Amino acid sequence: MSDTILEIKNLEKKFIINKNEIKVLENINIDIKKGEFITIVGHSGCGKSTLLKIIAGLETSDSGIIRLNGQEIKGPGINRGVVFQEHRLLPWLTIKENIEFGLDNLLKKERENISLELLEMVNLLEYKNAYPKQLSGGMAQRVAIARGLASNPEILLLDEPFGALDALTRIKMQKEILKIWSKSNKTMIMITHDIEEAVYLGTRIVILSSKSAGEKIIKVEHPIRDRSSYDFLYIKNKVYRELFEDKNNELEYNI
Ligand SMILES: Nc1ncnc2c1ncn2[C@@H]1O[C@H](COP(=O)(O)OP(=O)(O)OP(=O)(O)O)[C@@H](O)[C@H]1O
Repeated sequence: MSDTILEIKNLEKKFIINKNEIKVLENINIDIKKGEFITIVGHSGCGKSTLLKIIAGLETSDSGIIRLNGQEIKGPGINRGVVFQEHRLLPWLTIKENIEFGLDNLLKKERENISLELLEMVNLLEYKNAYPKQLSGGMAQRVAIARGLASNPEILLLDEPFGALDALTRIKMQKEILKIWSKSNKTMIMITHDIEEAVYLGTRIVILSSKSAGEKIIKVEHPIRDRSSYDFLYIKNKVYRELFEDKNNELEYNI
């Protein structure tokens, strides 16, 4: 389909640990459309980070293919931005310089336009000359997101970006990332261990299985931002059920 930005076809990946072969990803097939917010959940060790690394080009697959805008991904590229759980900002650079780092192919003025626009987007313009150690965890993650967007990538890949934040900051950051998503118009793929976060943010939720059963995808028909609504709890329970394979246990919605 023409609005597909990322195609993942029959992806397989195994690792050898202590001479034992571990199949981490098997039969993974996902088509992602431009502008989607995909959230990925799955049990620890099921291969979420490995999948994200393969999309980023930081890891290779054993078989299968991933195409971005029809072009096979064969390594890292500026058309994909990556944000990790730790902000990974360079401590000796200001936050503005951190965002501009890696844009040295551009003129100084162009770099500056990009960094200032992104700082405004993440609501940190007044901190442009601060150093990473002067920021809170949530602020540093907002800078990391701005840096991930600096090369104007097609897709932003986020590996559990709010995992190290306290619960209240995490809720604020979920609102922030939605604002950034709608302002930047980017396709986002985010790993999370938090099912509620996956439902709150995702336009589709990918559930990776640790039993080599490929993936399951739950579509969130309309964004649901009310965490206590019936629809929200219904989808949350659906994800729980997929994760714990408790298909015979009919859930009740006594809310
Ligand atoms: N470079 C590597 N060499 C060998 N094994 C690896 C490597 N990277 C990952 N693995 C193994 O692949 C499996 C999946 O790891 P991965 O980090 O993708 O899981 P995950 O779903 O992101 O886990 P978590 O939710 O705990 O972060 C694990 O068993 C891990 O030990």
